[in-house]
Amino acid sequence: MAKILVLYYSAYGHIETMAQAIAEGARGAGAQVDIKRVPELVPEEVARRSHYKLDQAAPIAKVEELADYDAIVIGTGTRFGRMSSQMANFLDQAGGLWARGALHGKVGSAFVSTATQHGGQETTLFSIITNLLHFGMVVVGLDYGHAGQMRLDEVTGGSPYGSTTIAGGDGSRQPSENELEGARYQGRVVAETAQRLIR
Ligand SMILES: Cc1cc2nc3c(=O)[nH]c(=O)nc-3n(C[C@H](O)[C@H](O)[C@H](O)COP(=O)(O)O)c2cc1C
Repeated sequence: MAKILVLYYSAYGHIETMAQAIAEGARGAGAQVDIKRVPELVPEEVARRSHYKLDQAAPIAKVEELADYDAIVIGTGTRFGRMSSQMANFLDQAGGLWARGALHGKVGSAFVSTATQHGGQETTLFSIITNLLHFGMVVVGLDYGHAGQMRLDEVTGGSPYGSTTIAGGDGSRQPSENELEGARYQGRVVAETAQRLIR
């Protein structure tokens, strides 16, 4: 059974919801899944003032744990078109794992959220995917088996590079059913791919 980590950073809860959908899809394919988040770096006072969602159930991940998984799916809200500093800070501590090749051949995958439709979904996905490739991971995107990414009848996230959601300028939009379906699909494909690659 493939062991999968869904690792995320979410200030306002959109990526937290997407992480749960990724996990649901992976579990449906028979994988054992942990959902964990990276530490917050913003001072608590600032986070409170900025209305961050502070009641997130997922435990905080430790960098060394990354080596324990067959697949790691990484999600974050965008910051100026690239991954959040919280996620980058966590990954920057994985130099030891990188040096040992501890993540070589494992499956890596990415999902993101932006405020606006064209606010950097693909560039943010690629900022994560770049990192995954440096770790020597095999990248799984969101193939067109999730046909919902081609919909034009409604505003929707989703791209071949990974599942996405659009939070809206004020954060009031929540992940749509189509976006959650994409996340579940991605979780399933990650699990199936990891299962095939287990050595
Ligand atoms: C410092 C900062 C920079 C941001 N930059 C962008 C951006 O470049 N494009 C965009 O669409 N949204 C941007 N956002 C909005 C966030 O991406 C949005 O709040 C996030 O995707 C919501 O996901 P979450 O609820 O999981 O935190 C930015 C937010 C902050 C705080």
